[in-house]
Amino acid sequence: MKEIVVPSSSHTYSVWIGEGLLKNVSKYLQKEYSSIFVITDDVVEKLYLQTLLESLPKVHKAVAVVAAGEQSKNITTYYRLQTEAIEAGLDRNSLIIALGGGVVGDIAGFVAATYMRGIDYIQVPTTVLAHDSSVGGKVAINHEQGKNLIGSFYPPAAVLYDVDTLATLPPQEIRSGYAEIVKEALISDKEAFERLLQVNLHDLTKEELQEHLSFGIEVKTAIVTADEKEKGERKFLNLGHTLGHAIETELQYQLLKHGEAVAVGLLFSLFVSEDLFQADVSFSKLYGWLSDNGYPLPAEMLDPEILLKRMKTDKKAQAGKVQMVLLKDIGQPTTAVLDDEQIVHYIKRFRERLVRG
Ligand SMILES: NC(=O)c1ccc[n+]([C@@H]2O[C@H](COP(=O)([O-])OP(=O)(O)OC[C@H]3O[C@@H](n4cnc5c(N)ncnc54)[C@H](O)[C@@H]3O)[C@@H](O)[C@H]2O)c1
Ligand SMILES: O=C(O)C(=O)C[C@@H](O)[C@H](O)[C@H](O)COP(=O)(O)O
Ligand SMILES: [Zn+2]
Repeated sequence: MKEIVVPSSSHTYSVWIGEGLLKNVSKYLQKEYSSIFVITDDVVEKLYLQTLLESLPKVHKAVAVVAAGEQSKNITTYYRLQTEAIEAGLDRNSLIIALGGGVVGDIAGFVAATYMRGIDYIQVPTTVLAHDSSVGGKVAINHEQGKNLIGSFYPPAAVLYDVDTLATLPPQEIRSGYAEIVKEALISDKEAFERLLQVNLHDLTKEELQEHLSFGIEVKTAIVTADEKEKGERKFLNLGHTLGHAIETELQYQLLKHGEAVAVGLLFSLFVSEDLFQADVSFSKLYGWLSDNGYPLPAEMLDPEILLKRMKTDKKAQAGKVQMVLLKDIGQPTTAVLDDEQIVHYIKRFRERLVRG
């Protein structure tokens, strides 16, 4: 079992990563709670809810299940969860457990942040991608106009990451999660990035997976420890997300998973970085790896004007202009505010590049 300690302005919490955690959740609870409210989705419910419930202390428990997928991260589901929490009799000494991927983690975290002005919650991530979403305290729901526009910074009491649960993930979810690990390598460590590009996602060992998850969590921990509320360097964790979120919102969360949209955004960031900084930041290498590993890179959905409008709802936007995270080199992220004309120009050229193959 590995422990990674994450300091935050309100408290310090541990991320535990290893096998068999789900069967032993009680051991990791730091205090006695009056009741426990588990929030999960209808796919994870069938796979892991029973095991989790059996591992919890004998206090009053209630369960709320949301439909699997990004569409659940909305105000209607959020309000329903608050109603169920009230009806279940949760008080200020109750605990919420988020059992699932980033969607469950983000919405359950936001419910916890706002129920009676904030109660404890624990992240029990079950996707590769959730190595990122379960750490750092960003909790949110989407607005029709954009991703995560309603939310807070509200760190969990603990993160219990049972890697056994990842065995049931379909390939698309592995791919989606790895885009965030590639992101973490791109912003921090050239050698780690080069090593990651040697990996074939169809042929991944359990040891490699655990090593990559720990690497990603360590990179994220270092950044959120230095800048919890995204005043500066935490923006670097948004590499690939300015375009990625715009694509997801435009597609109404159909067709591409979060990490798949981020992968297109990462490639775009490298494309822009190579042109703006006249540097080699491995656009071609990443393009090759994404293609080899089955990431969808659909040029036809890249409408420059529509995406520009969406990119302006990004939380990093400044005075109506798009702010992107770019790379001066691998491991050397920076930010840049771009004019509308530049964004349109780069999306057009990027689209042409993808069409050429
Ligand atoms: N808060 C943050 O810092 C942060 C970071 C990254 C991403 N996110 C958010 O995370 C979300 C994406 O998370 P995600 O990719 O985990 O999506 P998700 O929660 O929708 O999970 C993906 C799919 O996998 C299924 N699933 C989950 N665990 C499974 C398992 N063990 N076996 C089989 N199927 C399983 C789910 O039911 C779902 O259908 C997005 O909303 C994104 O904005 C937040
Ligand atoms: O933790 C962060 O900071 C991130 O940016 C991690 C991202 O992978 C994640 O998708 C996050 O939810 C994006 O946040 P947002 O502020 O751009 O909505
Ligand atoms: Zn992300």
